[in-house]
Amino acid sequence: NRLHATIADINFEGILANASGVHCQTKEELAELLASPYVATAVTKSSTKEVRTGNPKPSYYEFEQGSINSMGLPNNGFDYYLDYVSQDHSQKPVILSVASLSMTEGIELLKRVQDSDFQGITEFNLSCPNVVGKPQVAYDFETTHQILTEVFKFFKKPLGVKLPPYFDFAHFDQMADILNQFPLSHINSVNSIGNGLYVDVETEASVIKPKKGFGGLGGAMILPTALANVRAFRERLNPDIKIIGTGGVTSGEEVFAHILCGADLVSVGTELQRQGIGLFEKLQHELLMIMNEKGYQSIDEFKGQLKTM
Ligand SMILES: C=Cc1c(C(=O)O)[nH]c(=O)[nH]c1=O
Repeated sequence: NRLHATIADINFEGILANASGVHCQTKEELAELLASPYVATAVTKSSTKEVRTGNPKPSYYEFEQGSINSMGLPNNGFDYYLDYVSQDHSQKPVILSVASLSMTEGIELLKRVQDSDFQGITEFNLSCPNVVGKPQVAYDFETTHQILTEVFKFFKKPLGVKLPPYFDFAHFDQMADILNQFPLSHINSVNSIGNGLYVDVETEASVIKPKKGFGGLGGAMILPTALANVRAFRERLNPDIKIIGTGGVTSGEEVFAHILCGADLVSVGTELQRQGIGLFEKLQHELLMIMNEKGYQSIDEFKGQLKTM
């Protein structure tokens, strides 16, 4: 297969996935993702100990260049997703996303994953920007180091982290130094750009209800930030830590760009929300067309090979 990847000794046929949060809250949505031949894996909505309804609506809004969301971590509860990922899914891997509302809750949930039958990949979301009163863990380097140190005392299964975007070389360096200390399966970079604000000039109002309109930005407009983060971490992380590139993918071009920057898998959020599951066939077709034009037989020939001047 020309499109393949391996994370933590788990083989993926194809390289496309949903971004956690989109089309992944229910077992039906997850099953629909896995049923697509163009989807390599499905990532669950980040799960918390308790079921959460999330923030008041409207909490999601699409505009031409992207989207803004302050969903507030609505999910059907950790048990629901652990149960789902523990079942066999047509031989396709499923990634279990776990949120960290608090250090103790995150640790407790990961302990339950460790003690469960689930043998797949877990992704620890350290970057939810929309839980009122809760900072994004991964912007606090000391706390991040502390949590990962605690986790890896007991967690022996494949574990990755979902990161927020960083915007400063000192932060790329500091975060990579921390991550390289742990046997992580992967990073997923980037989560939405936290706390943007979209204003509707006609109504003179913000467009989502929670947090006075502040929310995480996604879609086309975050592509350069997403590519910068994928590239920066690819250059800094040890090669055993793979990368799921997320952010700004609307066509095969952006999938190609993410891979060129070093992504092993590529996940799609806003555009998937817009276009539905049919998008994956379009993305895979366009990627293969680009590879044919360039004479690439396999992903491995150009992965991480971004040229600079
Ligand atoms: C898990 C919560 C997240 C949410 C949310 O549920 O509000 N939105 C995002 O853009 N990223 C998240 O990580």
